[in-house]
Amino acid sequence: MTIPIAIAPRPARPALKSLPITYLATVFVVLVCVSLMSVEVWRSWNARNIELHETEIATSNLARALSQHADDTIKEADTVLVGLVERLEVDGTGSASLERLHALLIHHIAELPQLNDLSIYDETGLWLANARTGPVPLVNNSDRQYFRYHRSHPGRGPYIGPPVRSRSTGAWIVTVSRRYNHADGSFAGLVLGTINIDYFKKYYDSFDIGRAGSIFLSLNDGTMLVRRPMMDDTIGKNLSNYPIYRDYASRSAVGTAIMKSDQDGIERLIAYRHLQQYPLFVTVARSKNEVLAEWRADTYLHLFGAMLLTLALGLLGWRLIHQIRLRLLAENDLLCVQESLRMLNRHLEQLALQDSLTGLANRRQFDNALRDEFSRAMRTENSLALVMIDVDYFKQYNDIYGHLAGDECLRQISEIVKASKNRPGDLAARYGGEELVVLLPDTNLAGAVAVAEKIRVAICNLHIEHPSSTFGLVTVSAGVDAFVPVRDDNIPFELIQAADRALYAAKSAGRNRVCSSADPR
Ligand SMILES: Nc1nc2c(ncn2[C@@H]2O[C@H](COP(=O)(O)OP(=O)(O)OP(=O)(O)O)[C@@H](O)[C@H]2O)c(=O)[nH]1
Repeated sequence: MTIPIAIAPRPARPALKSLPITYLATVFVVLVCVSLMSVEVWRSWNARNIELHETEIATSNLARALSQHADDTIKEADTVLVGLVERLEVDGTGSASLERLHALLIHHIAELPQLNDLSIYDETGLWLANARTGPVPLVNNSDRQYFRYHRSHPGRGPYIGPPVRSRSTGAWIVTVSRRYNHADGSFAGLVLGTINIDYFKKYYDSFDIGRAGSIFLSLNDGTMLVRRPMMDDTIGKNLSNYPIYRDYASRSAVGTAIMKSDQDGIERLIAYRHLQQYPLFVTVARSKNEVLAEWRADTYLHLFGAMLLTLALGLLGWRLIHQIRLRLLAENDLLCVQESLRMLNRHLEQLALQDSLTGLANRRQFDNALRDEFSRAMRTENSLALVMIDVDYFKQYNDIYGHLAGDECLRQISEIVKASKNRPGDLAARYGGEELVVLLPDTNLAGAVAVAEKIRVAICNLHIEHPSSTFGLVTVSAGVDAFVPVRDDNIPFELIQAADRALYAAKSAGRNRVCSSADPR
């Protein structure tokens, strides 16, 4: 008969709830990627600030150089005017004096390239002498602002007027003028030097300030004199409402600002500086966009590189984590297989020691247990008991009901025998065929007889019909023996033999009873 082996179901793979190593690895990779990008962003932002700061310094320096240039340019013209005033006040405006002065005017014009013209006017605004022309045209300039200024202001200092178009050349000019007096201090006229705006323009054009950059030279009241890029309609325009004038240049001598133009919407870095000697100021503006163009290109390149690196790191990290995860899953699978094998082994072990029909211990397990308990009883000098049970008239039962019914009957009897075990050390086993045994450690003969009797009665109470039995029911006979084994005198087989003899006695005495080795024969 083949014994079916039930293989224990493979335990479900434990869910990988927390895998700290993959979690840590993921956090690490994310941290590395975020750090890399953060460092790159920080570096770029820092480079941008440095670029802006350096441009601010360069723009300030340029404003300083241009204000110095304007100062020097006007100073040279003004120095000529101071000399002329002195000559006019000493020599007067007679024809001989004017003739000499005319020659001097021509000389100065030749010397100073910024000068467009030099002129002398009398107290009515009439042109007395002029460096450009020979005979003086009968032109009256009393309508010019510089004339009205000097006539009404007794001050001897220079006056720089708003830009005007030259009546002699038609070019845009800036006027520098000084008044000269009669001996009594009354207004005698003025000397006028005109400076070509084009002179400044050419100078300003020599600087690289980008396409959207600009340079202004303005009077302190906000009137624009020179502008780069040059736009005719802006010359003479009043800037007093422009934020750079209103909020900055009108309030401090020097400074910088970043602001967006209302005109073209371009954001600019602006540096301004007032001239030291004359009431003018210079403004230099650089487009922030142009200033940062190189930085931007560099930043895009770096960010692109950093992103590629981050992507590569991320992919590598992901692959690594994937590998770790696979390895952990494999380890986990291995553990599951190990556990399955362990369970299977335990099951096989159980099968090897268990009787498949009755579920009781099999003969092999009984032999092992008898050997062990026998030794223990010998050591501890305790009594070891054995109950041997045999079903009465079982052959007839099989003959009547068939072998399968016989099996079922044996199973029911086995359940009763199994239930008779009171202590953990007790062992119920199928000895062979329809013979069952109960091994009872630490039990004397009386105790074992009681156990056997209990089994017998319980089996009677099953009321399994057996027409061929003299009792009409399935019954059992039991033989019991118990003794304290003594070394060298006893062997386990003696216990079996004695119990078997008692069983034989029970059978002989009519069956359905318990006999012990102590019973008289
Ligand atoms: N159904 C079934 N029958 C078994 C099994 N093992 C043994 N037997 C039968 O049990 C019967 C034992 O018969 P016998 O040894 O003559 O004993 P008996 O008929 O019980 O008679 P007594 O023991 O003298 O009362 C035999 O017919 C065996 O075939 C089993 O596992 N299943």
